[in-house]
Amino acid sequence: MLEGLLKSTPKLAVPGTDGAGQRCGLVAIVGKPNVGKSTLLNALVGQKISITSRKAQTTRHRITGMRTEGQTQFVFVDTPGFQTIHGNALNKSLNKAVQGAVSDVDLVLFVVEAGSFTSADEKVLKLLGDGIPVVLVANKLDNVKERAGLAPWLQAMQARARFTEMIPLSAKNAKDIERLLGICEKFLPEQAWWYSEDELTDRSEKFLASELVREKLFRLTGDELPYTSTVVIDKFEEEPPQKKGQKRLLRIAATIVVERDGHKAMVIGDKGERIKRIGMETRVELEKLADAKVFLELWVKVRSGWADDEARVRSFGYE
Ligand SMILES: Nc1nc2c(ncn2[C@@H]2O[C@H](COP(=O)(O)OP(=O)(O)OP(=O)(O)O)[C@@H](O)[C@H]2O)c(=O)[nH]1
Repeated sequence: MLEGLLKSTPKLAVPGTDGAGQRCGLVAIVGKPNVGKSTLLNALVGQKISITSRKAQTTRHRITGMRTEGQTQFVFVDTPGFQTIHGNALNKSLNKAVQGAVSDVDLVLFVVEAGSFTSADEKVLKLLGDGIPVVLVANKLDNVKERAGLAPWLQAMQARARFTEMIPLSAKNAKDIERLLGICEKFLPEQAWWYSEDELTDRSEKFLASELVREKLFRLTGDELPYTSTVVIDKFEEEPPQKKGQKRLLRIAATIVVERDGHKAMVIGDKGERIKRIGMETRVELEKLADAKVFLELWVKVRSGWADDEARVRSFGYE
């Protein structure tokens, strides 16, 4: 299931660069809910929007953001499954997929709240295999009143797992983020960048919107829906903020294209419940990622056999 959510576009070196002196690699950010992963990711990426173009898909990961700093390109990836670690849905096969996803990155940032380690943290830690460097990021340092108590806690953490480094910080502190980037850099292999420096474009928000709908679609329909179902963005308009302090508005209309009437009913759900939830979850996540207000209209259409029709596939942007 998870594999189907992810594209298998090979990584390509940026044309015209021989990559001399460059570093590039994948960094996964994992941790139980609410420890500050998104805050950390946004700070690390340093951009409001944290996804790139279609090319930015690897076989096992969804790229959530990247940062090119000096000679180094950090590619931050989402590890499917970690987000749902507290959900009941975390079954064995999902567990395996998660482990697979983490096993081929260059570095894992394991985020916890400084001074705390609960059974939920433990569960995430257990999913991390051996062989990949894991940096313990002890976040929300600003919340720790008794700094002296942190040393024994760090010692206890080191005894728990062999962390390559342990970094107490606050994701909200720009200097801490610089320091963390400097530490991550050492773990990325010397190789040519996969993406150009200016890869992030407006188009990527549109792409992100379709990927999010797609992700929610498959997550909420389970194994019932064939992968040939796809999402087409019919409208993507951006309006600037009306007043100071307000966010810009993204007006999006998207169509979920399925192959059969039965699939359409499946996507719509009982009294439209499922499609409502797909739309709601997409909107909430997109608002967070794009730092914008989002209006999202979702439609479902039956387009029988489209997967076999090359021209049509092209018109959906799957060239
Ligand atoms: N005080 C403090 N709060 C932080 C820090 N980093 C994140 N937070 C807050 O912690 C809360 C959770 O942050 P998120 O970034 O949404 O956490 P997450 O791990 O992505 O959460 P999930 O999406 O549930 O997995 C938010 O209210 C953040 O503002 C920090 O360094 N210091």
